[in-house]
Amino acid sequence: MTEDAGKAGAGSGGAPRPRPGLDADLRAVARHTELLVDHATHLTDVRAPSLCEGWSRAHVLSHVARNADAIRRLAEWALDGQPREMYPGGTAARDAEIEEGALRAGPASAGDHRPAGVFADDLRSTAAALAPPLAALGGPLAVDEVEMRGGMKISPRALPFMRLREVVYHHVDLDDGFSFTDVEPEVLHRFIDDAVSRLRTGSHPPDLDLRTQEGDRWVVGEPTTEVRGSRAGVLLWLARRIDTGVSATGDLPQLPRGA
Ligand SMILES: O=C(O)/C=C/C(=O)CC(=O)C(=O)O
Repeated sequence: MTEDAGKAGAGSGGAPRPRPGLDADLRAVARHTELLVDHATHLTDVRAPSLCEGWSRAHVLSHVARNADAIRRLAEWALDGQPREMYPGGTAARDAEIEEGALRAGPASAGDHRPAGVFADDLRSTAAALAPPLAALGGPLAVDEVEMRGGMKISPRALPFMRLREVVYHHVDLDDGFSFTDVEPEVLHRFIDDAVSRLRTGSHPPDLDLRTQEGDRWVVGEPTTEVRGSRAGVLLWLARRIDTGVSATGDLPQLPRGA
């Protein structure tokens, strides 16, 4: 995530938007967590591939639950001043935890669908443990910055937005009917802002004039290529490199991996 995730929107067309308050972020996190838990409860095939390369839906659900633990640790650090690793043991330990969690789906030969409930329970309980420290970020903080995996320092008050992004993006990654068209327009705008600022600060920003049917505009580099789509279509392209919802005046610019 970029430092400015959660700050005022910076679309180049029009005045900056006011930053939604922490309460609005918390409500959005709660709402989207509920949608994801409900979806996980009714998933018929947790072993099916997801939109995340190499990951099944079980990996995605396992990751979202572990991410709740990780963000909880950072929120607790912000509140009590005791540094904590986002993922104790680093990225290798994080990846192993996700794999281990995904194994709860069992082998395809098991042939039943009951494991989906295990993932829903995990999501529900980890989200419940995250909610109080996340809500407390509106009060006094012991530190101004916490450190993400990878070393980037962020304001603790950006944590609710980060969590929202994880929950919503990975809900789409289940590839089972939920899409960015199901997300509130204001939230989509903030996600695009966030994705665009990652592009701008990345090592190879493309030249891009991004316009949405809703009337937003963002420019990255030189506005040589116009790319159009709905907010949902544009975000799908920016966040997941799926271009079915956008059209361009020339060749669609190549986006760097992982920006
Ligand atoms: O936005 C970032 O820089 C990092 C985000 C994360 O680390 C989220 C995860 O991928 C995770 O919690 O595992």
